[in-house]
Amino acid sequence: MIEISGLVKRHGAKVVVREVGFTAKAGQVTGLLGPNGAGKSSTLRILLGLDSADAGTALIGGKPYRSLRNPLRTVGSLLEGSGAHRSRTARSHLAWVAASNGIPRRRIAEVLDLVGLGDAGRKRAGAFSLGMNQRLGLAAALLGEPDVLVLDEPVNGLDPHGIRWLREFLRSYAGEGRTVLLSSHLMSELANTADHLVVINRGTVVHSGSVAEVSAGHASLEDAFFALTGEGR
Ligand SMILES: Nc1ncnc2c1ncn2[C@@H]1O[C@H](COP(=O)(O)OP(=O)(O)OP(=O)(O)O)[C@@H](O)[C@H]1O
Repeated sequence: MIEISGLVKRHGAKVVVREVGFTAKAGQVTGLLGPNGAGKSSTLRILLGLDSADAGTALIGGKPYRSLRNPLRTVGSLLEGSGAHRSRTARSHLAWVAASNGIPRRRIAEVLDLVGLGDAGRKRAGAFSLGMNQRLGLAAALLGEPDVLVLDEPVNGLDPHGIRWLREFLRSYAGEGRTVLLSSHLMSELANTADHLVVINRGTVVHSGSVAEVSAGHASLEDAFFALTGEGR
């Protein structure tokens, strides 16, 4: 479970995350939905210990990321691509991540198969398409068999087949009782994937609930999104 409460982040005089609070429950896919610049990445970066909050807490299984003893075994994350060096093969990238986290080498082939890169393990990351790179990032996130997955805009770069595959993958991951939190600016994507939506705009949570609850009173989730965020005017 992920619990975020009263989170505040400032850059200079600008408040980019303003009292953000929500819970992502085990067994559910939670979608953080908002337009560009809404504060999604800033929130996820604090959650993953990559940035500090000015106020509030962001807990994974009751603990801040930085106090987790084996972070990769607790939470897998994907932010901005795989991070693999162009000259490394997919296998050697994963071997490096596994070794630095005490994860057995056998997981490398398992996660490559899981993300559909079973035949591409010896290819260099520099030769990967955007979608393959996303899959490689997801493979690294899955190495430690974490109970929590946090993904920032994971569908970016995926083709329709990849998007469908990811949706089914995340739904089944959550179906095993794990916690999945993903951000997106694509309401259609989250409408099909998330059990619970947290709509964020200008650093503030403007609505949260099931897709039906967020859409209530509007013709579609898209209309609700525009009404809640003031986008598209
Ligand atoms: N290091 C920084 N210094 C100054 N401003 C920043 C910094 N990082 C983020 N911001 C600002 O904070 C706001 C929120 O950005 P953030 O990346 O969290 O949004 P987002 O919802 O993830 O959007 P996107 O999908 O465009 O990444 C934006 O206005 C951005 O310009």
